[in-house]
Amino acid sequence: MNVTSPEIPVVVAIDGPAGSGKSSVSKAVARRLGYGFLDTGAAYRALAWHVQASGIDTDDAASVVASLASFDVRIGTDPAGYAVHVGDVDVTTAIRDPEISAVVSRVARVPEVRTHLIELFRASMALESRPGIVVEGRDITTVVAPDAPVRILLTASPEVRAARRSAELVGSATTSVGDALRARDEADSKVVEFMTAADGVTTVDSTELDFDQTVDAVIAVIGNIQPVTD
Ligand SMILES: Nc1ncnc2c1ncn2[C@@H]1O[C@H](COP(=O)(O)OP(=O)(O)OP(=O)(O)O)[C@@H](O)[C@H]1O
Ligand SMILES: Nc1ccn([C@@H]2O[C@H](COP(=O)(O)O)[C@@H](O)[C@H]2O)c(=O)n1
Repeated sequence: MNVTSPEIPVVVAIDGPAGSGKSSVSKAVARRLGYGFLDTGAAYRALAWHVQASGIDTDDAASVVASLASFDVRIGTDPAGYAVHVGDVDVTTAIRDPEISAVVSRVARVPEVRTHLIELFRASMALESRPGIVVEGRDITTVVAPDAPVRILLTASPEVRAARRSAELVGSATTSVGDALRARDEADSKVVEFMTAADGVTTVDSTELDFDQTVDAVIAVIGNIQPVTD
C-alpha cells in the first residue's frame, strides 16, 4: 500500500467496542512499529473528569459545552510514555476509574463536544513526528480518519471482554463488569457506529487470540505500508 508523502504520518485507524483491547493492543502495535499512539477515548474521559471536577452535571449538555472553554487537555502520543493531563493535573489513572466510565458517554454524545475533540485529534495526528500514528476510538475509521490507509475494527465477544476487564479490576464480578460494558456500548452506539465494520474496514476478532497474537494480527493487516519516496 502506498502513502502519498514521507512527511505525512501513516494513520492506522482502529475502532471497537468497550474493552475490546483497543488501547492496549494499539499501544503495543505503535511501539513495535515506532509509531505514535493516540487514545481518543482518553480525551472524552478527561472531559468527563473535568466536568465533574468543575461541579457540573454530566447530563447538563449546555454546561458541558461551556466547560470546553476551560478544558486544557494534553494527551501524549508517545506509546512508551503515555500520559493524559488536564491543566497541571495528571489524570492518566483517574480517568480509568469505573465512575468515569459510567458517565463518559453522557459528555461524548454532545455534538459540540465531538466537533471540538475531533479537531484536536486531527491536529495531533497532523503534528505527529514519527512515521505513523495508531489512532483508536469509536469513530476513527468512519469520521475522524475515514481516508486512513489502514482501518480496523477490533472486536471480541462480550463474555471475553467482560472477563478480561474484570481481571483488571480487583473485586469486580464479571457479570457486573459485563453489564457496565454493555450499557456503555448501548449508549455509545446511539451516537456512532462501531459494532460492525464499515465498508473497507477489516475486522480483527480477538476472542480466540491471546494478546501477542492479537498484536500480530493487527500488524499483519497493516502489512506492507511503504512510504513513497519522491
Ligand atoms: N487478545 C487479548 N488477549 C488477552 N487479553 C487482552 C487481549 N486484548 C486485550 N486484552 C486485555 O483486555 C483488557 C482490556 O483492554 P483495553 O483496556 O486495551 O481495551 P479498550 O478497548 O481500550 O477498553 P475501553 O474501551 O474500556 O477503554 C486489558 O487488560 C488488556 O490487556
Ligand atoms: N472516538 C471515540 C472514543 C471514545 N468515545 C467515548 O469515550 C468513551 C471512553 O472511550 P474508551 O475507548 O476509553 O473506552 C467511550 O465510551 C465513548 O463514550 C467516543 O465517543 N468516540
